[in-house]
Order: sequence, then C-alpha cells, then structure tokens
Amino acid sequence: RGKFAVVKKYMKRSTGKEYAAKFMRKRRKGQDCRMEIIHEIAVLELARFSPRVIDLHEVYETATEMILVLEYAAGGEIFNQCVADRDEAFKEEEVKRLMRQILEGVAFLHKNNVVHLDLKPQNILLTSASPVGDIKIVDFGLSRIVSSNEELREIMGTPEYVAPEILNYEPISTATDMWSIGVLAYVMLTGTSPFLGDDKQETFLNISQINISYTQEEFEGIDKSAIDFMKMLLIKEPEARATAEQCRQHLWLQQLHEDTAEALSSCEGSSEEGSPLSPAGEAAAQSQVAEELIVMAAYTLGQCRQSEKESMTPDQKAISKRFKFEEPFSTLQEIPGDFIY
Ligand SMILES: Nc1ncnc2c1ncn2[C@@H]1O[C@H](COP(=O)(O)OP(=O)(O)OP(=O)(O)O)[C@@H](O)[C@H]1O
Repeated sequence: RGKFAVVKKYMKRSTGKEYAAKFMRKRRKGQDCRMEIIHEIAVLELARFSPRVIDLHEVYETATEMILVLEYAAGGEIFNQCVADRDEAFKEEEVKRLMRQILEGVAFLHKNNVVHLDLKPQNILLTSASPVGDIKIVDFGLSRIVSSNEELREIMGTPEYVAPEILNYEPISTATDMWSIGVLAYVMLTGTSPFLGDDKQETFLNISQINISYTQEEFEGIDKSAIDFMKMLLIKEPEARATAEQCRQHLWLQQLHEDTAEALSSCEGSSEEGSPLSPAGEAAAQSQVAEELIVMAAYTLGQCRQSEKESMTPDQKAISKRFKFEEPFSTLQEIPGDFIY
C-alpha cells in the first residue's frame, strides 16, 4: 500500500502468470490527478526497453480508479534486506551487483531525460528474495522530464533521500537522482540512514550541512572505494556530482571479489556442458558461501542464471529496528513540471 495506491497480486487465469495490479485513485485531496497517472504510464512506456524498470502490461480505468497491471516482482522491496539484522542483510558484493543494476536503469532514464525523484529502498524491488534476484525500479509518480532549456523547481520527495537543491528550491536535474543513489548506497551497505534526524527539521539540517559520518564504526570490513563512491555523490553542488555513467565506471563497482573471480573462472570452464549449475552448481549445494558465489557468477556470465520465484508473505514486510522511514512529504509548492502524455 502506497500513499494513494493499493497494489495487489493477481494471476491471469489463462496463463497462470502473476502480476501486480496497482489501483490508483484518480481524485486525491479533492483534486483530479488523472493526468498525473497518465504521466506515470507514459514514463513506464518510455522505459519499456530497460530491463531494470518494471514492465507495464495493461491499464484499466474505472470511474474512480486507474489500474496499472505490472510485472510482478516477487522478491519485494530491497528495504527489507536493508533493515534486516546483519547476517540477513546484503553483503558488500551483493550491494555492488544490485547497485550496478540500479545505475543501469537510472542511466537509461537519464539518457531519456527522465528524473525519478523518489529513489529509495521502497521503490527498488527484487525479482526474487532468495537467492537475491535482479532489481526493478518502480513508482514513477514523482518523476519528471528535464530539458536543458527549461528550469524545473519543486519541493518533493522523501525527507531522508532529498537532495540539498530540493530543500533550497533550486533547479532539479538528473544530479538530483544521483544524490539519492549516494544515500541508497549508504543505506544498503550499513543499514542506517545517513541523514536521518529525530524529526524532519533535523533531517533537513543534516542534509543541507552534509552532516554525514563515514567512520570505521559504520563501514567495518567494507572496501574504502565504496566510501569514495558515496563521496562523489553526496556533494552539495549538483554539477559536481558523478553521473550515472561515471558511477558505473567507478573502481568500487569494477572490482571483483577474489572468490567471485575464482567462481567465475570455474563456471566459465563448465559453460560448454550447457548445464546451468554444473559443476559449480554441485559445489553450491555443499555450502552457503559457495551458493552465494554461484549466484554472483551466474549474474556476470549471464548463462547459468538460477531463478527461484518466492512469494512474499504479508508479515515478511520488515519493520525497521534500526531506523524509521518517513512518508513522502507532500508537494508544498509546485511549478508545473514537464509531463509526458
Ligand atoms: N510490480 C510490483 N511487484 C510487487 N510489488 C509491488 C509492485 N509494484 C509495487 N509493489 C509494492 O507496492 C508498494 C507501493 O507501490 P508504489 O510505490 O508504486 O505505490 P505508491 O502509492 O506510488 O507509493 P508511495 O506512496 O511510496 O509513493 C511498493 O513499494 C511495493 O512494495
């Protein structure tokens, strides 16, 4: 359940295939929001060629609602793993793989002049939870089209993830999403929200003063290049931030863990046999550690992918013990942005 939408799992009787149907109210706070929903649909259509953005299959309209029939992401929000206890939380290698995919999706959007403006762990879904599948970016309700000859200024987003320019009512650009990517990387690696204060005001103050800690306490055992990656995004001046394409080239995301490289070479050796998990698959059955490596190797090679659909039970939705996430704050003041229809 989002703020103005309810998402339900559906199955198409003729094929048995599962979908997520997003029911969106057309009237919100007494205002007709049909065109905003059509904008969201248009962005999803535009992004249909990116495997990192959720697929839109069908749209229905009733007198009161629009219903978006989306590809079902069975693994749920990455938020759940972000707030899980350390042993269940993402390992650094996993974060790197997922971050590469997130950046691939964001780079696609930015190339098409779309800014998402609400990138956070609740809007990054997984195709499966265990083994950790691939990411799908959802919720384009706040997204906007940016153009070089028009300025866009708005106050929107989710407090912990908004960039300083949003707070200062300064122009929004693709760099605004890049700030959120920096926050996302921090949350995925540490399980803590870097700017979260006791209340909204304190959070905003932390953001505008870039009050962030990269100490050993938070980043024990994590590669130094990961900190370098975040530092090139969590910068006040949007122009100084790295782009999605630059991030994809960053050393942190290029490096392969030694064990992963080993697993990769053994998997490469078996590729001629045409068996997806053999002989590396046999090794995976022997230990938990090996299993993780195979999944990573499978991703990189693209030929021994193991897909395991796991449905999410309602009580799987983790309640954060370590930090709380606030609801998106509503638009305080809005200059009509560029919508696409
Ligand atoms: N395709 C999908 N597959 C599985 N779950 C989904 C899918 N789309 C949405 N969900 C679930 O429903 C939640 C709400 O969806 P979404 O974020 O699109 O709605 P929203 O009302 O725009 O949310 P918000 O109020 O956070 O802006 C998601 O965070 C996710 O948990």
